[in-house]
Amino acid sequence: MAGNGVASIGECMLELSGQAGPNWRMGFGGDTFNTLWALHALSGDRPATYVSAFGDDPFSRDQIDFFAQNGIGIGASPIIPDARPGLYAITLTGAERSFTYWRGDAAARQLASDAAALEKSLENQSLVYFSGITLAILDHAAHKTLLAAVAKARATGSLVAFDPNYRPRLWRRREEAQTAILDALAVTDIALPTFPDEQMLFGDAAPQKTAERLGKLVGEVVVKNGEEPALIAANGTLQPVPAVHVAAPVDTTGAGDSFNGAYLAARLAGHAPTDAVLRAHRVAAAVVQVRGALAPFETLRAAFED
Ligand SMILES: Nc1ncnc2c1ncn2[C@@H]1O[C@H](COP(=O)(O)OP(=O)(O)O)[C@@H](O)[C@H]1O
Ligand SMILES: O=C(O)C(=O)C[C@H](O)[C@H](O)COP(=O)(O)O
Repeated sequence: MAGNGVASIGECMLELSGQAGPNWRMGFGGDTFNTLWALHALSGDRPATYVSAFGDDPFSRDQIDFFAQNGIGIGASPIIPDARPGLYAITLTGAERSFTYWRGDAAARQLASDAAALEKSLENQSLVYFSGITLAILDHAAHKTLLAAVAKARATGSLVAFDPNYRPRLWRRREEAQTAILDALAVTDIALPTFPDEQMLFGDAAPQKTAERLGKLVGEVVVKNGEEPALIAANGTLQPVPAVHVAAPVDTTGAGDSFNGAYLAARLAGHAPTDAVLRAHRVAAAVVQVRGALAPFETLRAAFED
């Protein structure tokens, strides 16, 4: 029997943002964590679990404390001796942001090293979420372990949601990403892709093509496309839902992740897909108006409500 919880699987990194030099600010971020952050803010009565692998250094401990202070647990995620978290820094050139990563040996790469622990973390979850970045940081054997654990949770009644989130620099070959992502879609109930990623990975000419292609593989699909309408593909029909107009976006990092968290919170609360997309657009519009991927819970909640 699936329980009441929400679980997200992946890598949360240390994030350096702000000014270069002595004024760097350290925070935490990563696509699957950003999504769980919003999902937890918007469905707070459900236990929230971030499923990963952690080091035993002070930074990993800070990360786990930060999660706990915000009501997010780590389930049975392994703590790996001598491992440490990945790191990324955000550099601004004018308003243009770029990311530098140090993540090749991050603890999270071992999140599927203990299959039993992974399965345990996915017990009693009403929803299990992961992404193409989760796949990109794992080797082929770990993909199999991960997808088997997700399929097992699904077989006991968990809903599975997945964002392909294609990041070319995390993959050796595009074909490997295509195969891994198609394998993930085969165990997915709700797919939440972004059109430009799908265009890069599968050559889709337009968002409609992405929605049609994925609509044949997954029962419920929402294709995001920045400030353009999102497209819902469900029951053989396509429906566009316009985004909220934001006059001057400050920082679009985490917009898609927060959209996903809000959409899933709304669906779990029983809202229909169209209503869930309207809420998700409002939440994402609020997130593009704050710096960083993680907006305060109150900001997310105010945007989510009618
Ligand atoms: N410039 C913008 N104005 C208003 N909403 C935006 C803007 N950019 C993104 N969003 C919101 O964030 C969602 C996800 O954005 P998108 O850029 O497609 O994803 P990602 O952040 O994954 O690249 C959009 O569907 C929309 O709701
Ligand atoms: O590389 C990773 O693991 C990351 O998570 C980087 C970013 O935090 C997200 O990819 C942001 O996602 P968007 O919502 O598309 O802006």
